[in-house]
This record gives sequence, structure tokens and C-alpha cells, in this order.
Amino acid sequence: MHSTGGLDIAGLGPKDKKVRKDQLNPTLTTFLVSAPGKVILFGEHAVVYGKTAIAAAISLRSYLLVTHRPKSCRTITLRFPDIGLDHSWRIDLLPWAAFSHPSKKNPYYKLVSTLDSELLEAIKPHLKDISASSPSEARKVHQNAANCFLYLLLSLGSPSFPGCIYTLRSSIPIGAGLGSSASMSVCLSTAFLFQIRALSGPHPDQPLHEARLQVERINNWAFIGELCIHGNASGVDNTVAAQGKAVLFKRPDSQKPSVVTPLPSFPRLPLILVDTRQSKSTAVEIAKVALLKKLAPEITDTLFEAIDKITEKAVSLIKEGDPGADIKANLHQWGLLMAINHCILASLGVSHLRLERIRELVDHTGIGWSKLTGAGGGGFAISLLDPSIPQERKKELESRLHREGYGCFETTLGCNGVGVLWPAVLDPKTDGDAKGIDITEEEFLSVAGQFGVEELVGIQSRTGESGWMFWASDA
Ligand SMILES: Nc1ncnc2c1ncn2[C@@H]1O[C@H](COP(=O)(O)OP(=O)(O)O)[C@@H](O)[C@H]1O
Ligand SMILES: C[C@@](O)(CCOP(=O)(O)O)CC(=O)O
Repeated sequence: MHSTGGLDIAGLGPKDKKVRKDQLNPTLTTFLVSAPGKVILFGEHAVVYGKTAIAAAISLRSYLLVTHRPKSCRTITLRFPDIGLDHSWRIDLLPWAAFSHPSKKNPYYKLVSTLDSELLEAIKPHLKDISASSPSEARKVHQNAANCFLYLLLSLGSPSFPGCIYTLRSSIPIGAGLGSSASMSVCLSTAFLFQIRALSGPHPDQPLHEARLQVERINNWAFIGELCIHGNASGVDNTVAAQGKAVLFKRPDSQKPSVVTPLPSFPRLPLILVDTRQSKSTAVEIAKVALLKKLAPEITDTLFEAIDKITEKAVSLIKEGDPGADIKANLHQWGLLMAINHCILASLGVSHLRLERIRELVDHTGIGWSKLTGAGGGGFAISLLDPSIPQERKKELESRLHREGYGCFETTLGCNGVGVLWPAVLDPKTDGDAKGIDITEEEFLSVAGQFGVEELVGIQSRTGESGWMFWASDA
């Protein structure tokens, strides 16, 4: 297996390549990585047990800025302001020996699909000082994120790793079913693989099979990051975060690679995301379903089968549908499938009163169809509104939802997957000859709110003016 030596300078766009070449050392240059959140249209939970799910990338994204410390400073810092985490480790005190032992070491190109409990134990002492004075709930969130970070760093890096600061900001609501953890794992996996020079491209001329290999590599390690956070995961979230667009996902055997089929003709469903503002934990919801499966295996399996049939039907709608045709033609069928899928998830015990209230307001009034998305227990619902309903009724619904404390917004489905901005320099929009604007850590941290980050570094197009580059994942 070859290492292709970091990102390709030819993909940088119209900049002064000669000057840049001297500066572009992946172990020294500040760079940004970004990955999207996702919605699961059909098949959550059943997908953990080998059934098929349909998921699509959304326009909300995480951004990871990697800045380098002076060579003399042998420290790695995690700066995750969205969750209030700021922690540093001395590089030489990390448990490299455990991870590099010949019986444990996995090369970056190997497909790894399980966590090693001894390696998790080796990390534990390095998590104990994190946010020691924070409430236990916040501490758990911090330790989860740090566990994912350290497991990936120690798996992919080495004791000679450079001193760096990893700053993550995200516009994806955390713990709400939109795949914030997967998006974070994809960003971390990409950053480490890039730093060890195990990625090639992205490049506008990169052959599709080569681009796919890079995304697979990123995705493989991102899945390991997801396992660190959830204990058990199907891999659908990180797959969509890595490759973007819409996909059909299945992992029939947990020891084998997942089967991922891109859905290039996925219709532009006019979905609305409704935020219950009720926090939930994916791990807790997965454990609820696991318990149900233990207590009532046949019934639970039958429910998974029914979900699988729904996904199958949705696939046939996509295949039969003409991508150019008006989606209104079979909107009712999509809505019906969503509503049935939701009710089965409720039978599995992963709905919540706040989610059922959305159904009361949307489905029971005949305005549209709703379904929880992601793990459930709170988080987000997706609603499809019947286009024949008068505008005033939709407006009424929106204000009702707001009055009752729900958040409500539209999103674009099928967005780009993982991307890099390397170096972290934005091309000025007005003058193609100028050198661009360096993004500093201070600036990245100082922009206000989740959407300030989008405004500062936001992605516009595949190779557009913003300088962001994406590995092509089109079918
Ligand atoms: N922006 C972020 N900054 C730091 N950690 C994050 C961020 N987004 C997600 N995480 C990590 O992911 C966990 C949330 O994962 P999960 O419960 O699966 O929610 P989601 O449904 O959004 O993926 C958090 O507890 C935290 O460890
Ligand atoms: C419940 C599940 O199917 C989806 C979880 O989605 P999220 O973590 O709520 O974004 C779990 C999984 O597929 O790993």
C-alpha cells in the first residue's frame, strides 16, 4: 500500500504555487477539515442489526482547525468550545507503547472494525483529569470526545507527532440525532491521516476510484471514533459524514465492511427539521433497543423486518421516480413511509413526548408526516408538509411550534462530504492575485455562535472560490 505524501499542491487553485510549495508542509501548515451532519430518512436502530438505512448529508457542518505549536513545545491541545472542553497532554507522556506493541499496532490502511479493550484501558488514566470540576454529565461528554480523540491519535500517530492545537467548532446541534459525533470523528480521522501523509488529493482531476479509497480510509477510522463515543454503532453516520450526498447503507456482519450504495437520484424532498430541544444520548437509546431485543427477540426482529420493508419501498420510489419529475407526484407515499417508520420506532421505545407532540401538530392535523431521525429519545424530527395545504396553515404550525419551544428550520439534503481547506487561507472574493486571508485560531474562536463559523470559513462549492476541496464521491 502506498503513501502518497499529503495533499496535492496542484489542487490548490490559482495561487502562487512556488511560494506555497516551501510553506506547504503538512506537519507545519495550519489547515481546516470539515464534515457534514446527516439525517436518517429510514432505518435507524434496525441498521445496527444489519438492516438497510437511507441517510443523507445536510448543510450543517463541523470545522476542525489544526494549528502547529513551535517545535520545542511537545504538547497536544484539544480545544472544543462548543462543549466547553480545553485540555492538553504532554506528547511524551501518552501511552504510545501500548498502541505500538506489535500485537496491537494496526497500519493506517487496515480495516479495523472493533475497539481494543486493553487500549481503552491504557487511555483511561489520561482522561481522569479532564474537567475535574465540571458536573458529571458535562464531564462524561468531555471524556467521550477526548477518548475518541486520543484513540485515533494514538492509533495513527507516533511519539514524534508534532505539537498541535485541534480546535473544533460545529453548526450541528450536539446530541440531537443529526450526527454531530460522526462529523467530529470524520474531521479527526482526516486530520490525523493527513498529518501522517496517508491521504492523496483531493484534486479536481483525481480518478474516482482513488478519491473513493481516500474516503474509505477516512471513514474506516472515523467508525472507530464513533465506537469510542457510542460503544456500538452501525457506521451509517460516519459514512454519510465522510462521503456526503445520499446513501443506502447496510452492515450485515459487524466484522465485515459495510455495503454502501450511493443514491445519486435521491429526490429533493422539502423536509423540515424540527428540534425538540430535548437532549438525548445515542448510547442510551441503542441500549434501550438492545434490552428490548433481549426481552422480546422475535417481536423486535419482526419490527426490524418491517423497517427494512419500508426502506425497500423507499428505494423503489427512488428507482421508479424520474429525478427531473415533480416530487409532489409521490410525496404522499414518502410521507406515509415516514409516518409508519416513526410508529415502529415508537414501538421500539425510542420516541419521546416532545416527538409525539410534533406528530400531534403535523400528522394528526393532516398538514404532513413526521418521523424522529437518529437515535430518538428527543433530538430532531423530520417533517414533510403536504404541498396542497394553504400557506397560512403552515405559518400557523410554525408559530405554534415556536411557542411550544421547538426549533424549526429547512435544510438542504445531499451536501458534500468531508473537505479540506489546506492551507487554512481563504481566497479573497475580489482579487484573484492576492495571497488570501489566513485563518488564525483566535479568529476561528472569536466568531459568534455556531453560524459565525459558517460565515467565516463556510463551504460554497466543490472547487469554488472559497478554496475548499472535496474528494469526489459521485456514483
Ligand atoms: N462540536 C462538538 N464539540 C465537541 N464534541 C462534540 C461535538 N459534537 C459532538 N461531540 C461529541 O459527540 C457526542 C454526541 O454524540 P451523540 O450522542 O451521538 O449525538 P449526535 O446524535 O449529535 O451524534 C458528544 O457527547 C461529544 O462527545
Ligand atoms: C440509532 C442509530 O441507528 C443512529 C444514531 O444516530 P445519532 O447518533 O442520533 O445521530 C445508531 C447507528 O446507526 O449507529
